[in-house]
Amino acid sequence: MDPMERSKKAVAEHAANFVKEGMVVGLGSGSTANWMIKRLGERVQEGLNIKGIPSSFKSERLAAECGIPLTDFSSVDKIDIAIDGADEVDSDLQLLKGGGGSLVREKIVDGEAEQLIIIVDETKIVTRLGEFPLPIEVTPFGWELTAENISNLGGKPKLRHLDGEIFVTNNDNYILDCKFPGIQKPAELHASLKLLTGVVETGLFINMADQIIIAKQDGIEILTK
Ligand SMILES: O=C(CO)[C@H](O)[C@H](O)COP(=O)(O)O
Repeated sequence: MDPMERSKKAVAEHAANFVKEGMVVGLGSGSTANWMIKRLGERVQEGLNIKGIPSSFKSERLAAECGIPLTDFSSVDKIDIAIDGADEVDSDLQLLKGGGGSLVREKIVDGEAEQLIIIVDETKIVTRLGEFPLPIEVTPFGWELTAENISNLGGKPKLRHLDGEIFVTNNDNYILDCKFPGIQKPAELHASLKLLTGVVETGLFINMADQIIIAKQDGIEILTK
């Protein structure tokens, strides 16, 4: 296993220890969250009783393969803990997410959790968000107009493609990956973007994370709100 994967696995397994008997667990998405789902699957096989709410079709499939019992918002009204990855984290614990295209479901699940733990490797820690193009989920209808409106706010939107086709989210929407020249005020940018009619959600997760678990070369560092 390469060192990066080993780091992701280490933080994911550390975070999985925060899950306790009887909890409803928000299952994040992405390669780091996948390690956490696998570890929880092992703990379930060892007798841990939990229920998971996945934040993407991929996480749902993996969790089912790992034997984690799943539930949804028609059966539960609170999530005890959510564990998720991120594309960037700043020193105020603000997050940029959506590299995998699951930002809407992630925001719903992560936002409902009493405790949100983010697991990343140290390359994701930044002084200012925005080096990674900000994913924004938009309605397919009129996406060109929405892109123009995002440009007027200073972004450079690019319609996401995968394997030569337009990328379609789990909610049948499109993603615009938007390069902003350094996001100075994430909360304000998020609020401005949300006022655009075609914007479904942005990848800025403001004041949501309670704890960041960072994989470093020499061990694990934890940032707490
Ligand atoms: O926001 C996400 C998906 O929408 C992921 O959490 C984010 O892209 C991090 O993924 P990885 O752990 O593979 O780097």
